[in-house]
Amino acid sequence: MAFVGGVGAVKNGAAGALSSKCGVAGHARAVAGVPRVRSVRVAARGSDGVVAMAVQAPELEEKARAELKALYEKTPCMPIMVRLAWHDAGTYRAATNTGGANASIRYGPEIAHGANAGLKIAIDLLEPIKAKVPEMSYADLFQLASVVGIEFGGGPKIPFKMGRKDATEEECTEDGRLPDATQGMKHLREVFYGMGLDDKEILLLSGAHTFGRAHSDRSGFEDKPWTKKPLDFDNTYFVELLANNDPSLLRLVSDEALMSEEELLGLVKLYAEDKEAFFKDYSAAHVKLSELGCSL
Ligand code: HEM
Repeated sequence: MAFVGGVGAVKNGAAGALSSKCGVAGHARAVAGVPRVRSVRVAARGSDGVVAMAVQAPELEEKARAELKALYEKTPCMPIMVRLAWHDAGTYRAATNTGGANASIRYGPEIAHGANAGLKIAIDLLEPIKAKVPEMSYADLFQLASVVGIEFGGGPKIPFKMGRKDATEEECTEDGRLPDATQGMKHLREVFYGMGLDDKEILLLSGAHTFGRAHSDRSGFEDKPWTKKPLDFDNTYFVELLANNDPSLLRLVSDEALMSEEELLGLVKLYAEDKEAFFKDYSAAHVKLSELGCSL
């Protein structure tokens, strides 16, 4: 099989039977006509034994955001966080409503999938932050780490909602739901359509390869980035894809596939020319990806 290390092929019809639909963490109630207010209760017992404190979700989010920024200032690990969040969410299959952004990736059976090679590093980097915001689900933290990472790298400010529910270990998905980098549009469509995403979203989300690089000891691909500034989140992925003149940069078969059809090529050109258009459309696609399988 042409599969090189990390990213396996899709097994048709092998969707797991277990449901992992996300719900709202903490206390949230929707009353007709009244906006939904989310809060997460924290039992904070002082030395005098008094228990009385409620941490509102926005405060929790702010605290986690500050911790994530502090991490990125010390360790520029933003790209691997984006990959972690995507590999957690990208197991979603609409037909069975299984998988999705539920942090099942942190369990042994799922993190061991070939496609997830190296992502334990990202989870371990997030554990000290999780310990500081224990009321936040892992699923929210993984997705927040991604949006904060993109913003930290100069990318768009992506809207973020909290309330993802963590899966149990039994809800881990089977191997083979994530895309194979050695295949073209037919395969990418099978995988992304299964998540409920379309051609434009495949292309936009692939634009996240403006960030980071491949690691030969993880995916087996050459140790190369897609752009000259892999810690900057911008539209240069599309610029380099079109230019195709720098052998020090990476091009996977799945990246080249985005130029294999006229309509797709038109979008590559559009986003190469217009960073703001890319940021706007990327944000919407990213929100959709980050909420797969969740009712927020
Ligand atoms: C279209 C199908 C996709 C394929 C076949 C694919 C494949 C890959 C591969 C092989 C790597 C290298 C991993 C390594 O060696 O460390 C990688 C890295 C990465 N991918 Fe994708 N990917 C796809 C879509 C996406 C999407 C949808 C996102 C996010 C929205 C994404 C974000 C990233 C990031 C940020 C990295 C860099 C990670 C790092 O620097 O550690 N990818 N991808």
